[in-house]
Amino acid sequence: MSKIKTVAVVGAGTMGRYIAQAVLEYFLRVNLIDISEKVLDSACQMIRDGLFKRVESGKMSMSKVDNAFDCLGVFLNLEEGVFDADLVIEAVSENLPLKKEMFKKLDGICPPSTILATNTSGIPITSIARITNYRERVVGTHFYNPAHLIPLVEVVRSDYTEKKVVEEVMSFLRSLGKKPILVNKDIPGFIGNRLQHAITREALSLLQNGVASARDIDDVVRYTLGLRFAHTGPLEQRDLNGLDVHLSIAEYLYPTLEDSKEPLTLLKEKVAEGKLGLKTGHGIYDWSNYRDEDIVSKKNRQLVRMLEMIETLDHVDI
Ligand SMILES: NC(=O)c1ccc[n+]([C@@H]2O[C@H](COP(=O)([O-])OP(=O)(O)OC[C@H]3O[C@@H](n4cnc5c(N)ncnc54)[C@H](O)[C@@H]3O)[C@@H](O)[C@H]2O)c1
Repeated sequence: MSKIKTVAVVGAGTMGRYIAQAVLEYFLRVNLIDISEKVLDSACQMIRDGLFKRVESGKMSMSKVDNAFDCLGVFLNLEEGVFDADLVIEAVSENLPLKKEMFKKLDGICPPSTILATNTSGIPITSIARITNYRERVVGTHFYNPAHLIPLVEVVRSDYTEKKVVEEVMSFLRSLGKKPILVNKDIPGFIGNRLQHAITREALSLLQNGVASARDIDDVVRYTLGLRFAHTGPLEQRDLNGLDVHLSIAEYLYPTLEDSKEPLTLLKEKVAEGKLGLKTGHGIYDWSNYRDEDIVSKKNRQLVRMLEMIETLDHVDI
């Protein structure tokens, strides 16, 4: 059983609020902290709505929603929010100076026994831990969005993280029904974002070079690779196909793959034009006729159904 009973989540934005919900669903105390009262109000509303959605999908009984919600405390003051936490998960914006400042403060406020985790998408944990005095208790916990639904969490060990801290965090995540995996080398982007960016760089390159439409490129992933990867992953899939086949394709294909060392022109242009995707109504696609919350709810409902299906798949135990 995990010794972690109280969790402080710093930053109540997109990630922090759903990390908080994932913990609340197991009736553990969560102190949610943000500098904005407005963000905290909206996070509370979304967490409450999110807990009711878990009832709709049969993951929680109606009578337990209030019990879970009662475990939530919200704080504008960092010190008050973290002082009694066994684990602090930092989920402030992806900005290294801000994260360093936050860890300097946390290191000063929290007793050395408190584990300090960062939800950075890919900043090496060592560069954040270096600012602290008790470096051995700093670890990466990279949740995926939406954090209450996606089971996998990358646990990243810095050059300083103590083994028992890693074990404690892995055991805590398992107790929340998560599937933690250990990233042994503290490299930028860890595993998921390296894979995601490699695929997306190639997809953007195909689009920029007029090879196919955005919808068709996305459909190739949704109806071929996506289906396969959900039940094998790319490495097991290659074993099924035969490594000799993979090698002979890799020999002529690799020299032609996108290998730009900087973000592609198409991406830079979209951002410069303010076309940031769903949140601004335009990105690769035109979202102007849709409301963000409707799209996010729809995608989350689909995700719940897919996860239920994936849980029933019979994996080969190799
Ligand atoms: N959004 C994603 O899909 C995603 C996925 C995985 C990891 N991440 C990572 O999670 C972290 C948070 O990302 P996000 O998308 O939730 O960002 P966000 O901008 O939605 O939320 C960040 C929150 O931090 C708060 N904040 C800023 N400074 C603060 C301070 N000093 N004290 C307390 N709160 C403060 C902001 O008010 C804001 O509410 C980032 O490191 C990001 O890279 C994001």
